[in-house]
Amino acid sequence: MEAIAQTKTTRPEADADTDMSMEAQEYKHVVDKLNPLHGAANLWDYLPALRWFDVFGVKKKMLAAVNRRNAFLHRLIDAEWQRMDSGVDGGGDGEKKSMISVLLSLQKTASESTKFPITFLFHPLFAAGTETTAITIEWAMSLLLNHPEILKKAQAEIDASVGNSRLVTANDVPQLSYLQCILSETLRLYPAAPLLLSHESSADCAVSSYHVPIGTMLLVNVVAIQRDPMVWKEPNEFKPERFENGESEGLFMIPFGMGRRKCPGETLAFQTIGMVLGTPIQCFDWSRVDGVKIDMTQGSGLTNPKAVPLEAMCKPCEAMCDVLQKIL
Ligand code: HEM
Repeated sequence: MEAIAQTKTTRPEADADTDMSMEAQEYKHVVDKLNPLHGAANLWDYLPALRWFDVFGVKKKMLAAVNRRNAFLHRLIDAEWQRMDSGVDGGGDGEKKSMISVLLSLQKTASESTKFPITFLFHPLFAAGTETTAITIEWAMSLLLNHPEILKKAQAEIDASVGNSRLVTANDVPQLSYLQCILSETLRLYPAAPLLLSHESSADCAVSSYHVPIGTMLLVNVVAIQRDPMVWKEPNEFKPERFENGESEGLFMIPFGMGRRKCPGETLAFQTIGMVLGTPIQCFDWSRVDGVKIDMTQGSGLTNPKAVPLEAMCKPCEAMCDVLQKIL
């Protein structure tokens, strides 16, 4: 959220229980309401007439969540306008602007004919960029806790490359090749969009030997593709090494989709996840609660959530205590 909008600086108080900013809590509430509705099978798909009667009140619930989301986004946009008007919108020496701040500056300087309504861009950025990233981090950490030897290897790589006198930064991530293999393997096993987004055929076409008429909803089963035993050796096993030295190059993986509508946030996602995952690996020794294996059951929803949220134990690594003390 910070990369998209400077949420923390708009209202700094956090809830002591959750350690989440007010904005993060508000957006999480919206996502928790909307995602199950987006991902659920709906009776309308089979009996379109039911659409008119809003059976089970699905439309009503969606509308309420969307209105709350839009109000939230407008508040962030207003806050960003105010920051810009008062001259504190970032972008000074070494200071980074948030995405929304860049978009608003563009909107300010664009000619009338090229002006766009900012919320139309802002909403997809938030929707596509936050939950997918958070869920991938949760799956990656769960996999690592169930494979302590891989976690140790990742920690050793960070120790060797970054050291113990500072935290991992986004600039370190491209050098952490084993960490990148862990991310690729996580996205192979647990892609955050297991059916991509639904697409609709804009013309009659043929896929393999199947005729697909215009207006057909198309879903791509990414999980089946990425666990295809004809392509991947031991497809259900977590083996980051399969991505080392370009060994899996050419094998088909599409966690970010492909073609014209491919995710534009892939590079940002790798950098953010690498940094957010790398920091706790660097700073803490992790273990499972009572040694019990992490439950890897997949829940339902558009973005492949875990059925049982991750819980784990950690204690600060001795070598990182000085750094941690400075930031606490
Ligand atoms: C692990 C992280 C992420 C995953 C797995 C992911 C995956 C995807 C997928 C599968 C799509 C749909 C592709 C299709 O239609 O076939 C998509 C679309 C999109 N993603 Fe991501 N994404 C991630 C992170 C991000 C981030 C960090 C951003 C930017 C802040 C972002 C922005 C977008 C946008 C704007 C679209 C819509 C593109 C369009 O419709 O043309 N994503 N993403």
